Amino acid sequence: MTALSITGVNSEYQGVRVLDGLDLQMEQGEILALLGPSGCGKTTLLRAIAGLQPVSSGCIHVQGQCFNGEGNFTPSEQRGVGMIFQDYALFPHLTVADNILFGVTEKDSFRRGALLEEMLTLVKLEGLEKRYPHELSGGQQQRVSIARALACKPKLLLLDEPFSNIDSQVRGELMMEIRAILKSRKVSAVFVTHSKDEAFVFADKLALFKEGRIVQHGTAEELYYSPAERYVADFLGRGNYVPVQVVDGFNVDSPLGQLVSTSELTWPSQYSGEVLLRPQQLTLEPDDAAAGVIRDRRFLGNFCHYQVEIASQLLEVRSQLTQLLPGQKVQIRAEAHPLVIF
Ligand SMILES: Nc1ncnc2c1ncn2[C@@H]1O[C@H](COP(=O)(O)OP(=O)(O)OP(=O)(O)O)[C@@H](O)[C@H]1O
Repeated sequence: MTALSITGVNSEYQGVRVLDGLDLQMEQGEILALLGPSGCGKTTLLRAIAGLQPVSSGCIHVQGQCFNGEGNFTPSEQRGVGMIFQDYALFPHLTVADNILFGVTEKDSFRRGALLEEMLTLVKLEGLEKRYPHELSGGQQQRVSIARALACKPKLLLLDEPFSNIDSQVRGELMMEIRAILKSRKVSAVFVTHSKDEAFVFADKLALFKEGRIVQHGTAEELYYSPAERYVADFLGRGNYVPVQVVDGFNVDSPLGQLVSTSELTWPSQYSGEVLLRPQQLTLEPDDAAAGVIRDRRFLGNFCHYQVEIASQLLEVRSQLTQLLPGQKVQIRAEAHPLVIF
């Protein structure tokens, strides 16, 4: 089932368009990251899905129900959508138990108690139900807000930078844990972040934004290895751009020698462009007769990050050969893979 469908959504602030013709589909149980730099419209889309931001045209459907568009507008409180914010937004004067049960409509006290127990166990806060928010760590407060949202059995969970106030030491672990909770309950979630590392860890799919538009939508691997444009390639990680000329459907000439693509190139023969080579897609081999020279070396545990000069260009290379030293000559090779050429 489609959990969320967005078609042709536009939105403006004081006449300035901040969401520009967005199209996006998300399957039930999926976790989708809205990723992009500050000010590109991620939070505005999240707010539009929640019914907190007007949409000037286009449609938003959640589980097949039209919330916005086609003459419909469902008020925020009737959407059955849960929201989690970076500042947790807990009620300071309510205990953990009262915060968790805040939006629960069930009146039967036995069932309310059972639900509270279930939620406390789920987010590992057993025994803390009588505490107030100020008596909890940031991570514990975020667990309460997750429990509060899930207690209402939302059709869709919206999370706005939920981990940005969490200590970096526990952030990774909390992300994995909350992801496991959402997966175990098959909760569909849309998650806003400007961090590709958070998107990689937490989400199944990524929608990368640029100035109010979605530039590419897909799995982390798709965006990382088959970026639609340089903006996507650069946002998702470090890369080298090496000049190439296309020889035929699978081969290009470059300063590193001939490179082989394992998928057919879309560019015609003689096309001159630049191939994207991630630091870990390059390998080094010591060779006194080679044209590459190590210029810098950073030891990072079980691998080294080198800067290697070749044909007046500095390339970043991540290698498990950790004993190479600045000044040493090396062969640089790229294994055959689906080449990305811009
Ligand atoms: N209340 C507002 N009034 C006017 N313009 C606004 C308002 N809120 C946001 N904007 C503008 O809309 C654009 C999109 O903002 P939005 O908050 O959606 O971006 P974002 O990608 O979530 O950024 P961040 O990661 O910094 O939160 C920005 O140019 C922003 O300045």
